[in-house]
Amino acid sequence: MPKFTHQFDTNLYKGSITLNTDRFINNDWVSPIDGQRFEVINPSTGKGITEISVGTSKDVNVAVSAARKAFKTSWGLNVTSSFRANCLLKLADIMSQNVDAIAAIETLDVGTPFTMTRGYLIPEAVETLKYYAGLSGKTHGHTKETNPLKFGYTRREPYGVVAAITPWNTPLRITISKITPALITGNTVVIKPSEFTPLSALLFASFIEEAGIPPGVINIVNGLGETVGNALSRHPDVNLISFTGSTRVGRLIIQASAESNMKKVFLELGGKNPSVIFADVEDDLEEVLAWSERGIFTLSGQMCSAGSRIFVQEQIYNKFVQRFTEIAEKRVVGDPFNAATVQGPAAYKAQRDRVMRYIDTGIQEGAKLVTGGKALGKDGYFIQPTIFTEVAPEMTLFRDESFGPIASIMKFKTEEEVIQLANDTSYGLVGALFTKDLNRAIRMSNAIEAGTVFVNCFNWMEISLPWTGYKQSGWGSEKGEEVLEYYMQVKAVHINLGLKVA
Ligand SMILES: NC(=O)C1=CN([C@@H]2O[C@H](COP(=O)(O)OP(=O)(O)OC[C@H]3O[C@@H](n4cnc5c(N)ncnc54)[C@H](OP(=O)(O)O)[C@@H]3O)[C@@H](O)[C@H]2O)C=CC1
Ligand SMILES: CCCCCC/C=C/C(=O)O
Repeated sequence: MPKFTHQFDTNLYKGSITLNTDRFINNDWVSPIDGQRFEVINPSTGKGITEISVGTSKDVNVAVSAARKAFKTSWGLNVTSSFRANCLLKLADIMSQNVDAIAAIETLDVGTPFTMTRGYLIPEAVETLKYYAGLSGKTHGHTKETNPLKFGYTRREPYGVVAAITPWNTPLRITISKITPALITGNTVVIKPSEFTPLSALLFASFIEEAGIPPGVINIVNGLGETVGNALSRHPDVNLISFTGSTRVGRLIIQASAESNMKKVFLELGGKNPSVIFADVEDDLEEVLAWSERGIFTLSGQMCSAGSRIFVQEQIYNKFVQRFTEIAEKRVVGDPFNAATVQGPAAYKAQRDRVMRYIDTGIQEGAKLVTGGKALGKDGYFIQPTIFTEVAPEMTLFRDESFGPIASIMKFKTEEEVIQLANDTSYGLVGALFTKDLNRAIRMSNAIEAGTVFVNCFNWMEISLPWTGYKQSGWGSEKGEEVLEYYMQVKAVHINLGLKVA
């Protein structure tokens, strides 16, 4: 059984972590049928960390059939809602006891500063488990007013097997936010982590049996999107796909569903998110700058919710650009296990190269590079926090999601003008606005075409509020109690109060 041990000896975390690197099916570690493996790279050094098993469609078949069997026997509606809740609470407890180790393995694999994985991302995953455990058994159908000879009611039932296909930016946090509502409503799951960041899911898998979760309820098949992801999307016995990733792959999944069993598809996709800053916040500009920094530079800009288009009203524009530049230049970029680091590397080499191409294209298309713009470090995939001004709507920087630490700052005069600019995008994930005028805050919140609007804050996440995309940012929702209904189908029951033919 292939295992790998990593010895951490950093200022922030010391310890030894051992992971099993195979597929996790039926609460067991099993080698892939075709026996292939691939290398996982540390983005801070460019060096290999370990090799993990790569699945194929044959492994997907085994995992889906394990999940189906569990759905029909040891999970689904065969157990009580309190049993499911207790399993998730126990899992949350075990994760809480191991939060340092999980954070360390994710930092090693993704490059996210340990202060962030340990301080926020993994604790949020734990809180998500507890939040949905608390909602177990609280979904319900309704009795319905019908004609006097009939009794009608609705009932909510799980779909069956849910496949969770996840990206690399906050791997375990997103995995947990997908599987937890699925599990609590009675579905079983097959997870396909990103090929670039598979390690935290493998550590997570090692807690599942101890939490008392029956075999087959949670299964993990690592591998490539075009093989494992595609096989899940086309599988006749997968009932629902919950996907987070690019709009390009989102389209492929919709197509695969249409060409197979028309499984339900929920998509959390990209964003080209506007942040609108009105001049009336001038007295509190430092707070607004701090929120704006969080909006775009957190996680090296590798966020679907990144505030990459910043619109500043003309009266305070010069001051904002000057101070934001100073802030960007002071950011400590480097070793994610250093306590002072606020920005690690891009998560993998091709992503670093992609962001660098966006910077080059910005310069070629005539935007003004104010600061940053360079790759840093000899071996790791670090990028300077980068600011452009003079970015016009026809430019690539205005349109494309770079998923990197690139802010475009633009000037505007009026509310009408900025609403048009903010909504001039095919995406609709997030918008932020800063103003002290309550009426304007409400008008703007209504006008911004996005599933989430942050007012006088940015990327201040909340498990209890739904996370959903307008336009090409997605279908369906994550977080909040609203999401439970996405993982359950409604059945209408008509009971004849007698046998009389109507
Ligand atoms: N809305 C939201 O909440 C969030 C959205 N995102 C979005 O995710 C994107 C970045 O993540 P990234 O991982 O690059 O996105 P991708 O779309 O490239 O990949 C996401 C997942 O899909 C898999 N995949 C790739 N091809 C296929 C396929 N043909 N069929 C099925 N699955 C496939 C990938 O596998 P593999 O990588 O192993 O090949 C990966 O597991 C950004 O656009 C970002 O906006 C990210 C975080 C949050
Ligand atoms: C300081 C909290 C920032 C949370 C970042 C998580 C967001 C991820 C995403 O939007 O993809």
